Amino acid sequence: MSSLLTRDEYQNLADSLPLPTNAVIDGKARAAQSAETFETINPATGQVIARIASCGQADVDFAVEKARLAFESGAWARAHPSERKRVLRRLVKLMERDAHELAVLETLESGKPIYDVETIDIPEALHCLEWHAEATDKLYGQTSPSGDDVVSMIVRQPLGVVACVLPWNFPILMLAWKIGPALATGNSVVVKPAEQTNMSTLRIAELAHEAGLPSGVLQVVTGPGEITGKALGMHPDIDMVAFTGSTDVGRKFLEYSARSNLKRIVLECGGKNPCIVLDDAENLDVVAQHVTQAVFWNMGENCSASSRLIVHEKIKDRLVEMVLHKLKEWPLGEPLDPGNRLGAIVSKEQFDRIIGYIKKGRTEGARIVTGGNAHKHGKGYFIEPTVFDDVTPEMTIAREEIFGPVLSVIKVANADEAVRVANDTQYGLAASIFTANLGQAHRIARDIRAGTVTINCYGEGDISTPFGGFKLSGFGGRDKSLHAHDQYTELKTIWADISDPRASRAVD
Ligand SMILES: NC(=O)C1=CN([C@@H]2O[C@H](COP(=O)(O)OP(=O)(O)OC[C@H]3O[C@@H](n4cnc5c(N)ncnc54)[C@H](OP(=O)(O)O)[C@@H]3O)[C@@H](O)[C@H]2O)C=CC1
Ligand SMILES: CCCCCC/C=C/C(=O)O
Repeated sequence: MSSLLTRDEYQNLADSLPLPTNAVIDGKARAAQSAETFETINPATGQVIARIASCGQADVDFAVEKARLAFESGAWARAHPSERKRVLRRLVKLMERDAHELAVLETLESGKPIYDVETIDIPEALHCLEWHAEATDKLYGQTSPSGDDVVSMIVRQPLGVVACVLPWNFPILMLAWKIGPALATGNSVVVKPAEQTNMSTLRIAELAHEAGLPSGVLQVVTGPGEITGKALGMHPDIDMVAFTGSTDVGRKFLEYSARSNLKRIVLECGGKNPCIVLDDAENLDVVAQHVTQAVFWNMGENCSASSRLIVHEKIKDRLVEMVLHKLKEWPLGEPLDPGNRLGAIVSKEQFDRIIGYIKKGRTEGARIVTGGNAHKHGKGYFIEPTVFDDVTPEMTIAREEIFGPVLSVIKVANADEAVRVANDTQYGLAASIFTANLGQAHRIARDIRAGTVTINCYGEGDISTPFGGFKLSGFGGRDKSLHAHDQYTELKTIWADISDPRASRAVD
């Protein structure tokens, strides 16, 4: 991690940086063929930052054609794995070199606190790219026990052209989670960032070219989901879409696939994640720290945010008090100020959505113990961290993904009720459990229907662990770990008869 700059130094960078606004296709920055653009807005000020190329069908067709040509040339797909590793590691070095610039681009468009981008998002993204690069030349194939007269090899080959459709909440990190394994395994990739957050992705595509990635292997098409994203989903020459975003849009990609070429679809969607705290949990102060981090980090704009605190009635009031106390350590304000831990909500639309949920919580009878309002900070979109007590499992704020800084506290009488309430959701991405009884913790971990369960801590696990969800939280695969390599490759059996012709003559 590079050391942090001061607020003024970040502002100077923001004022002087060249802003990448064009799509990156075939190794070049390009305007859309239609010359159309759309606005990108700084959510901390409400001001337009720049206009970004709005790619249509013709741009997507061009990018896919170039990606296919690059794939078929073999310059990347058939390069020695150690060569792919070398280039990807060089990309990591260039991203490290330009980390402050990338952090500023990310913060300007997303409203994320620069402190988080510099200390979590970028280091995690670099580690992810490095890890997949390093894995590239260490993976072996398999043979099968098929008998003495045959040689059977089970190999993995790149799929071809992969589209990565990204969300706005962790632009750099989600890019790394997708392109790390996709490129390491030899695919050509076309990325579509979310409309709100394009610039860090565009800059990284330029750096990839500087690192020596052949033209056409990593391209970025910017534009609206219903046009650019749909064109990727429906394209007959794309082999896979890797998507992170809402379940509703995830469903659309399954439809696009069914209506086009049955391309592989991997979805990482939302969550309504439970955090269970039982009455024997040790060190409530540390638990409160985890609970606060788990829901309010990244302003709650996180698919793995623990937005439901399911807590034993005996300790509920004490724990809520402690969470309120911990919140004092989370200053909210100007995202470019590295002293702040909470920044702006990504857009006016998301701001209105969260405020709508807060209103609904009030009208359905939950009790606000802190927050509940927009936070006044210039013309930006800021919301106070909000805690609702007296939430019951059927309330809207306990059921729907809010994707904002809103915690719903639900009290329970015992562990069985906690598990019932935790599983009473259409989602199944993540869960955490706090208890001193490790046997009980493991029984609960087994019974919770979620892709990641953490015991006496909160987190998504490190890069070596898979990440993805059960139920409406995901479909078709996992991000991170070697399981991600599997989803970007096709399994092939090569089978050869090596029986000795002299032996069959002898039988004759
Ligand atoms: N699991 C997660 O990490 C995320 C979950 N969400 C959830 O989704 C809610 C809405 O957020 P939102 O930004 O609208 O997320 P979306 O699911 O709409 O967006 C995710 C990506 O899909 C693209 N997209 C949107 N519509 C289509 C379409 N019809 N065809 C193809 N691609 C499309 C988007 O492009 P474009 O930006 O141009 O619309 C974006 O790149 C959030 O409040 C949250 O609940 C959101 C983001 C991440
Ligand atoms: C440091 C790891 C952060 C992981 C965040 C995972 C979120 C994914 C998402 O919201 O899609």
